[in-house]
Amino acid sequence: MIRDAGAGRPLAVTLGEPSGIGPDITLLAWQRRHSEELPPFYVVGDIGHLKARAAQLNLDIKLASTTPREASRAFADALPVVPLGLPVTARPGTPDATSGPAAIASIRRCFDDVMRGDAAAIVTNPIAKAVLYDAGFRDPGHTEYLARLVKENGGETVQPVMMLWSPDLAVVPITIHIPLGEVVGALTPELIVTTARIVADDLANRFNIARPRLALTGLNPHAGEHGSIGLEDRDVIAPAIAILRDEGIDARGPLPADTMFHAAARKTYDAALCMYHDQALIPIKTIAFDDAVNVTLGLPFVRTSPDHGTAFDIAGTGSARPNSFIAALRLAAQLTAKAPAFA
Ligand SMILES: NC(=O)C1=CN([C@@H]2O[C@H](COP(=O)(O)OP(=O)(O)OC[C@H]3O[C@@H](n4cnc5c(N)ncnc54)[C@H](O)[C@@H]3O)[C@@H](O)[C@H]2O)C=CC1
Ligand SMILES: NCC(=O)COP(=O)(O)O
Repeated sequence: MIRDAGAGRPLAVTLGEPSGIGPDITLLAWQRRHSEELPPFYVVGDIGHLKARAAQLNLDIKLASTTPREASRAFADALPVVPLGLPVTARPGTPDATSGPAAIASIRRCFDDVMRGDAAAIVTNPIAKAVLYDAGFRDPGHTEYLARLVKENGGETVQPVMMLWSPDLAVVPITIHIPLGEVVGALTPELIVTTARIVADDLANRFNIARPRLALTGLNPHAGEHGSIGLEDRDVIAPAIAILRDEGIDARGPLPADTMFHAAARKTYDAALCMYHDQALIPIKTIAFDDAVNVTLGLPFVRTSPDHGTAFDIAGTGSARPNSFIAALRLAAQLTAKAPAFA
């Protein structure tokens, strides 16, 4: 059975970096659409490039050039491809001059489709940030780029929040793609409070958790050991938690990060809010690399993504596993339909 993503609308899938594994996992997911009961989706890309990748992977897959509105109907028989209007010549593992412009244009087209109501949600394939910067991309990643597009198109100013979600663990890096040396300066009570409010709100309203339990890590070893191993835990994180608790949000911490992720500890909260990228992503990628999903909170639409990157080393070889991408499709459909994802 093919499940609907929301009011008959398909999910819009971005091309991602065309020389990465995005094309591989998109083709493989479509091939498993019936056995995995996937919602209808289309990819915005270059049909010739995708056909070449299918041939390289020995996948006997039909692709159909279509529009977002026709995509759900086409999905059962062919992978719907909405033409990007840009040629893509990048070969597996080797980005070229067509890579960045195509990856950016594909995100932009999916954004327009979801804002127009032609797509139910956006699922992004991995991009290689450095390749995009060479093509003029200005943001640290999809998370911030999509929030900027919302603002530039007349939407409310939003602070996007990155959450990596799996059935066993959800983590939020409060600072995201900044050098470690800048983390202390970037961490403020305001940033922590604003991020936690968005997480609490989206967990309640999109994930249907009545009273989300948030656990906040400390920054320093042992959460600062009462100020003897650094002051940020006491002077920045604890005051932010006090504000959240005064607002009625179930927040606790700062907790020592090294003991927050073992199996028993994970059962005591719905999301772990971490102070920097690797503090959040190392535990979830260790526990759930194959089925974790990156979901952006705080946007006026749903955006999910697999948790992994472009995996240039295996693009076009047939070893890419589509599991995290399939989980991203499923979660996008569930969140769009407001169905409980924490089943
Ligand atoms: N959402 C996004 O757009 C993301 C993009 N990236 C980008 O990806 C690029 C490469 O990053 P890396 O740190 O090398 O991480 P990576 O996730 O691309 O690869 C790490 C290792 O895991 C393997 N791997 C990744 N996904 C796999 C899959 N589906 N099946 C089987 N094996 C898989 C790779 O072959 C590699 O050995 C960077 O340019 C980074 O910016 C990284 C994370 C997320
Ligand atoms: N490490 C996560 C990552 O790079 C994803 O970033 P984004 O493109 O989802 O903002």
